[in-house]
Amino acid sequence: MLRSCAARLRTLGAGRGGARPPAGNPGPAQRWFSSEKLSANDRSLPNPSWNKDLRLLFEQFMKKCEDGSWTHMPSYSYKNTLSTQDFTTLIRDGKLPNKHLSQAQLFTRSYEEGLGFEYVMFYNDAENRTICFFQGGPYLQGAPGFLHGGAISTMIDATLGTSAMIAVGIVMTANLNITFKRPIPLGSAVVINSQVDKIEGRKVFVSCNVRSADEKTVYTEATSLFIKLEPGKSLT
Ligand SMILES: CCCCCCCCCC(=O)SCCNC(=O)CCNC(=O)[C@H](O)C(C)(C)COP(=O)(O)OP(=O)(O)OC[C@H]1O[C@@H](n2cnc3c(N)ncnc32)[C@H](O)[C@@H]1OP(=O)(O)O
Repeated sequence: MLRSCAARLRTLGAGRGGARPPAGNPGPAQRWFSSEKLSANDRSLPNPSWNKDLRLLFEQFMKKCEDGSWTHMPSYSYKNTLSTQDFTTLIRDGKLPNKHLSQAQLFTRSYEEGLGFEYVMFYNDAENRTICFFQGGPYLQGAPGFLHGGAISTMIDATLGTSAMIAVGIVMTANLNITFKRPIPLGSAVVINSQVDKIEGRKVFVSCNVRSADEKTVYTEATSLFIKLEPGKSLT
């Protein structure tokens, strides 16, 4: 099942408003999500720290991958992987701190198993939706017993950014507006349901809500604007 979902990633096209890359010329989203040789290091697969809800949600959506409606997204810490090269090649910025890039890891994958961000994302091509199942570990505490708002914001940014990136290619967050409605208990599994609302030129408008695993409690809501990066334009 895992293999069939990974194979589908290679055929993943752009979403609403975006063009599918020509055959044999994978777009940035495909390259970020489909590196077969790294699959042994895939951090989006269940590990012993995952609670029952997170496992159940993962299994439910892996089943949905079987008919092609949903796609499982592998996820890596991507130290020295193609995605970093893609980004630096795209922006051609001589001022980037290259010595730090050699040690760089994706923030949300930089904690040891179970201590920080445990999550998995799935993408629905037809509906332009990305769903993230997230369990925040003990190092992400804010108020005692609850997740830090910055940790919630990070996962929202990552989920919305993934939605935007699948739609148009490499993007950066221009703004992120978050309403915290209820605190999220540390260690609980939550569902971040995001969608691309509108694409205007390089601007991608996305939104999401964060709910409990049983979907009964709405913890957080957010809207965001992502900007597709212009090839060759310096960021600094
Ligand atoms: C597999 C892993 C997936 C992981 C996903 C990770 C997601 C995480 C993403 C991030 O956290 S990125 C880090 C936080 N963001 C930044 O550091 C971005 C800092 N800002 C910038 O670098 C630039 O402002 C930016 C690249 C966003 C835009 O600069 P540009 O020079 O390319 O845009 P430009 O100024 O040409 O504006 C293009 C359009 O966007 C509009 N725009 C730009 N920034 C805006 C803004 N902040 N609010 C509203 N509109 C904005 C701008 O008005 C204009 O509209 P029009 O085309 O209609 O004229």
